[in-house]
Amino acid sequence: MSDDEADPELLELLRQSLSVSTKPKDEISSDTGVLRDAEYIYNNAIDVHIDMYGTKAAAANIYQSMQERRYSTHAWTQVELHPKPSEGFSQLDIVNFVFTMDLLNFSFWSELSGVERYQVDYTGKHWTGYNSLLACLRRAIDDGIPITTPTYWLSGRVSDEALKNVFRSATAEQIPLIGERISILREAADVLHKSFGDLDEPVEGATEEPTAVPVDLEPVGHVDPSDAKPEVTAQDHPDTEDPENGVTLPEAAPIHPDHVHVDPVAVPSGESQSDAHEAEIVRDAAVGEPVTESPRQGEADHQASEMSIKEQQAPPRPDYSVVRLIEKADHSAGKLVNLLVKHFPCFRDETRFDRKKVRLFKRAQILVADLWAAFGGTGYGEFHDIDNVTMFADYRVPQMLHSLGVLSYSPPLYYRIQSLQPIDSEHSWEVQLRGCSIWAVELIRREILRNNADAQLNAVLIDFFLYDLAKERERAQEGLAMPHHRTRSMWY
Ligand SMILES: Nc1nc2c(c(CN[C@H]3C=C[C@H](O)[C@@H]3O)cn2[C@@H]2O[C@H](COP(=O)(O)O)[C@@H](O)[C@H]2O)c(=O)[nH]1
Repeated sequence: MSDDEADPELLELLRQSLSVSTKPKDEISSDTGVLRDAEYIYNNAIDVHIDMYGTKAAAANIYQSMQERRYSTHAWTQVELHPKPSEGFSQLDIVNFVFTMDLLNFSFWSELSGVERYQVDYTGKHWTGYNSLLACLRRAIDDGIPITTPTYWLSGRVSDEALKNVFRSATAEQIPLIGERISILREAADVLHKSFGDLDEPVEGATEEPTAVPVDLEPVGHVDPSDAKPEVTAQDHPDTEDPENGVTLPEAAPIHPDHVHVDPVAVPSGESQSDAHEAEIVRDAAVGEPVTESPRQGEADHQASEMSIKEQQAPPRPDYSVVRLIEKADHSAGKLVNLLVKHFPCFRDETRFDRKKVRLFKRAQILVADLWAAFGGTGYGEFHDIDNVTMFADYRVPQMLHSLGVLSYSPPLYYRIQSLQPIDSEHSWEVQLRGCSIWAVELIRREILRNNADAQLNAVLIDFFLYDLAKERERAQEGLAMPHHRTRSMWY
């Protein structure tokens, strides 16, 4: 939208105030406005630039690589810790898991080295980044804590200590923004309870039991599982550690002093949590990075876990509120995003740029995309307008777009990022980085479709692909050469 064009949202408000609107008052629009705002940011950005040659080259490379890998929504189920029907997760479980995960899907970066940073001990491996969140949720579910059941987070039902215990770390660093994460869970539970209850009443079609016949997870453009992105295993890279993917290394793996990542060490199965905790301290000492744990902290952890065990004793009944919310969207991705933003302040990822309100909606959009991918575009993942969802403006994909030569930065911004200095939340640089990333992925999408009219892709798949690529490169240690921008934000 150019400066001269009227904002359609303002126009509609004006129409409503003059009682000349043709829309029912409570109708939810399927237009999120994110793409329009991203174009506006791009048009007015002075510190972030989209290089046209870089965009064309990236589009060709991305499309070729996606074709070679037969990249599709199937990639979602290839992520080790994403829940799958084959593991006994019902459709309701998966819906609630995705909702919980995307409430909390923000800010996993650390100022600390790989050894010291926040890590989650689960399945005998140490997990970091986005995977650390998945590991927390899966570990809690394994322990019988209904962490993905919204009624469980209601104030008065579970203590902050018990919730903190779900996110407990294997190192001295805790998960970033733990206070915000707990507040977000509480707020979401209240909204669901008030706006989408009666919570306990089953909804037609939502199965509580594990799906007997797994939902068809084959996506648009079916992919044979054997063709899915190659899994990196310890055997593949015996000399590299991979906390991101929790690859377990042989116990005696040598530690290079320059290594910035921690070596994940296997915890034998059957070992109790406290045994494992002790083993962890011994391990940390063994690699010369002892984790100092004050007795007080240990006591608090112990009390918290006792409390969480007590609080688990009366498991909440199945909770269909998220299913109800999804059903209100009538299989429209745009409507679901707008519903999330309307009802839940924690999804209202909007800010101001050049005195104009701009919407970025990262977590609301990734929630819809995760549902689409988890259910292979069917059932709760069926959205007829999924192609209107934009890239999710986080801190990883912009990093990737820069390294591909799509985004370039003004000297002050480039210096700030390279020198690992944080950027304040809501700073114009942050908004430009996020808005231009959305617009850049849109230009890549258009370029691919211009050259390949029958290409089956959208901004979601391009985003997932770029995110996965960023992780692959990081694993290959190239990540050290391409820092991401650092803003401590609950939005992304
Ligand atoms: N744009 C975009 N951002 C994404 C994801 C995902 C994971 N999505 C899964 C679903 C399908 C894909 O195949 C992925 O497996 C996480 N993030 C964001 O990254 C950051 C964490 O990064 P790190 O610290 O390195 O783990 C944090 O802001 C987090 O919110 C994505 O897909 N797109």
